[in-house]
Amino acid sequence: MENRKANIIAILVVIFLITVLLVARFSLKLSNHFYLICGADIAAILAVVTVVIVRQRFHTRRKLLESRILSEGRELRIEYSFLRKVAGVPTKFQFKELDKATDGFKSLLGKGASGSVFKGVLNDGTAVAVKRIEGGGEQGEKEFKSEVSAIASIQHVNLVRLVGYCKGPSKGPRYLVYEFFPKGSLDNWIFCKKVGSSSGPHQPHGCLSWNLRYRIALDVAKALSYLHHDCRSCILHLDIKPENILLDADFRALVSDFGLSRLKGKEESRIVTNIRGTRGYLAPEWLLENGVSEKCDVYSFGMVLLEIIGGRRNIVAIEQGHDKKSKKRFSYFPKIVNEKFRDMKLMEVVDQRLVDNGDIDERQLTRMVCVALWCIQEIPRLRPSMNIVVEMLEGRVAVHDPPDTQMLVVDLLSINDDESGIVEDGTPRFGPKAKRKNDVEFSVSAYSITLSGYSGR
Ligand SMILES: Nc1ncnc2c1ncn2[C@@H]1O[C@H](COP(=O)(O)OP(=O)(O)OP(=O)(O)O)[C@@H](O)[C@H]1O
Repeated sequence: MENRKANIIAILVVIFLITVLLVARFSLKLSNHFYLICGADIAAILAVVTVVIVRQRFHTRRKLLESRILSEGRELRIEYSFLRKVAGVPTKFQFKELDKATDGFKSLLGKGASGSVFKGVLNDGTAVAVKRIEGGGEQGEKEFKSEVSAIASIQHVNLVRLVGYCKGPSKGPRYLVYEFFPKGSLDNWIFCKKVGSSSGPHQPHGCLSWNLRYRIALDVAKALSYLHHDCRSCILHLDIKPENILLDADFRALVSDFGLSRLKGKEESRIVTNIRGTRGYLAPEWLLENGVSEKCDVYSFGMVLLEIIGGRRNIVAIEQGHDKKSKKRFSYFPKIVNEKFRDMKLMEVVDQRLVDNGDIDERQLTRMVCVALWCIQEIPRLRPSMNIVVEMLEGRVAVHDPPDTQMLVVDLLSINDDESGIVEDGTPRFGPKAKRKNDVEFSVSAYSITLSGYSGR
């Protein structure tokens, strides 16, 4: 545009100079004055033409250079985004991209303490799960940063990959984009689905076979072993529970949700943290605020193993009829399993649905129970490390009988009254003779922890 304007001015100047020349020719005839004006005029015309030609050439070269830089930039951008993909680096999304992918956040997959998860499809057809972290405050920001920094740079077949993230407007919700897993989370496949649970309306569910349960346990153990032992720093997940174990189309397990994760230097024995994981899976030393270490993940893993075996939550309230005044009773599954293990009646703690199908490998069952009881030892140093747990589950090392733990520290606050262990027909969901004989009774006023005799080391 600017160039065109300059050309028009140059043409007007040349026309003006030619007009001056003609006027001089007629008014001054062929006098000396005319030749003087003629010389100056022709020189001016030549100067204008030269300037125009030089400008034109300069302009053409600049355009050429610009287009070359532009195409090189585009190539670089393509190469950069390819490298990001290859390296598994998460993409930064615009809010409008996620809004479009989730069709305005319509299809709810599930809800957690920190936000909701929605199903979506990206422009390139990739199915994703978009987690909207509601808390715009410090906690939300912390969770967002933990998650992005913990899993952005690590890759393992049993860890969920973070596809991308979006910060949205300041103080508003933040978004994390994961691969979508069609089978949802493990809780839907081991516990009977409750009406009004936090799972989304379209969550698939069912009852997993023994073989799949065992393989899932091993997958999770491998993921934790990788986090604890094979990364540059030890990564503590700190929120291992069935809701954070996702299942792919072939029922391979992937550990997700790194919102509470922390890094621990290899030389540190434990770290102090003010965050809290999910009740029911917290190691005693964490409940007693003695700091956290990888042994907290080992404990939570042990609790999950027991839930996988029993197909029930570890702590459930037992229905007491209609008498509101009567003392509440609770069934503490780890204690039941411990007793049944000593009495060699392990089949009685297995999910009744599996017993009915009769597809349980009893050697695997004994091994899994032993591993679980080792993992939930109250003294952290007695718990095995996750790489040993993998070897135990794979049957590569012998599993000795676990010590008889007293289970002094019990987090009764984890009980959700809606989740009684009793299903529609009134029978508990675990083995036939377990029933109430083994239920542990706690006074609710002393609700949470029996401390005497626990040193926490
Ligand atoms: N990538 C995914 N693919 C399929 N379903 C998912 C995916 N991520 C989460 N979900 C579903 O959404 C539910 C809620 O996930 P979220 O991580 O928010 O919950 P949570 O782990 O129960 O809560 P919290 O954040 O309190 O630990 C999960 O239990 C799971 O059923």
